Amino acid sequence: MADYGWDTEREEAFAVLRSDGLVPGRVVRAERGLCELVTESGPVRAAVPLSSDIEDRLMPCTGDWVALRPATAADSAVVVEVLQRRTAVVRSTASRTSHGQVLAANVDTVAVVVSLADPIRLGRIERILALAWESGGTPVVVLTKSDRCADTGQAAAEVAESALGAQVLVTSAETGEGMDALDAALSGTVVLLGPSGVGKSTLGNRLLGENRLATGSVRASDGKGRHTTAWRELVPLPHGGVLLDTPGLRGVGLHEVDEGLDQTFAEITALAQDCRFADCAHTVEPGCAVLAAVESGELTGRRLDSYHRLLRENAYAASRTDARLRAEQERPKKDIARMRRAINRSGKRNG
Ligand SMILES: Nc1nc2c(ncn2[C@@H]2O[C@H](COP(=O)(O)OP(=O)(O)OP(=O)(O)O)[C@@H](O)[C@H]2O)c(=O)[nH]1
Ligand SMILES: [Zn+2]
Repeated sequence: MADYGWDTEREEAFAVLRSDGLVPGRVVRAERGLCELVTESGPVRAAVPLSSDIEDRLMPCTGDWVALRPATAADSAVVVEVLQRRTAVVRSTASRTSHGQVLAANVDTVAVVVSLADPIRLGRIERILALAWESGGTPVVVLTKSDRCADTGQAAAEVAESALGAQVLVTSAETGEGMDALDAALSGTVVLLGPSGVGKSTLGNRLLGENRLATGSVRASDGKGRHTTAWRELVPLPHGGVLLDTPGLRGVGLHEVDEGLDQTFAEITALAQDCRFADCAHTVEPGCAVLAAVESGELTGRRLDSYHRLLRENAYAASRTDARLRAEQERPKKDIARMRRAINRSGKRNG
């Protein structure tokens, strides 16, 4: 359990539940109504009672610690409670509801995986970094496939400017470059985020020292398409810690990442302190320190544009959440109004 991150703080918080006969477990895989867990007494499959009034984000997900009622002769094991998450990687879902979807819970290191074999898209890196910072874990940018890039130094420098405060590592699973540095940079529960095909599973296998995760090159031979990682899974690493393999993030939507954006664009946040207006939007305002920094070349226009774009995206996601909350709050009022109208109408008809 210590390998999986169970510590004295968690044990102390669990004391009451333990005295109720519950045991802790960590979710390795979660499906609807069912979880695979690791516990003190080995792997366990447990039922998760489904309830329509529980928000998705409160359902157990990979990486969660839960309180478990152990199996008896008559009943199978049941997840009773999801323990409070220390960190969580949350994205907005494309579904009708605007609840966030928890991709990974209790992560310590969030590796943002970027392929050097493709043209670098800084805006995309900044978007995933906002999500990574917001999670509460420590972001690390891992550049993969350095064997496929002519000037890795230049590429790494370009990325570093978009990844303030995060370590940027250059790696290749092909040549082994950067693998020791990677081992050192990743600690605790590690999650690899990045679009499909950037080399997450290949990296994971290098870290695990075995070919446990299905990679594109393996799957290419069986012709099952390029979206190779089918589910989220938690695997212990040989040097301590655990790895959480996630399906490729094709459309990663931002979900309430205000703080994550502040950290991703830390230099803009700092400059904004000197804007004349406290609510300066850094677009046309007089006395704007951010615009002045662009003017003087201290800040790139690209960086500010990216910041504005991600802010808008985040605000749009928030407005969807607000709209849903308003709709839920107003429903009783609307029902009452409808009832009154119905009563009035029937009153008129009868009168
Ligand atoms: N040249 C080179 N190819 C690599 C490297 N790492 C991974 N690849 C190849 O890139 C392809 C995709 O790698 P995967 O590890 O499957 O990528 P993934 O990010 O896990 O993809 P999903 O599971 O779809 O999310 C495979 O064909 C790998 O063999 C590398 O360092 N150098
Ligand atoms: Zn400003």
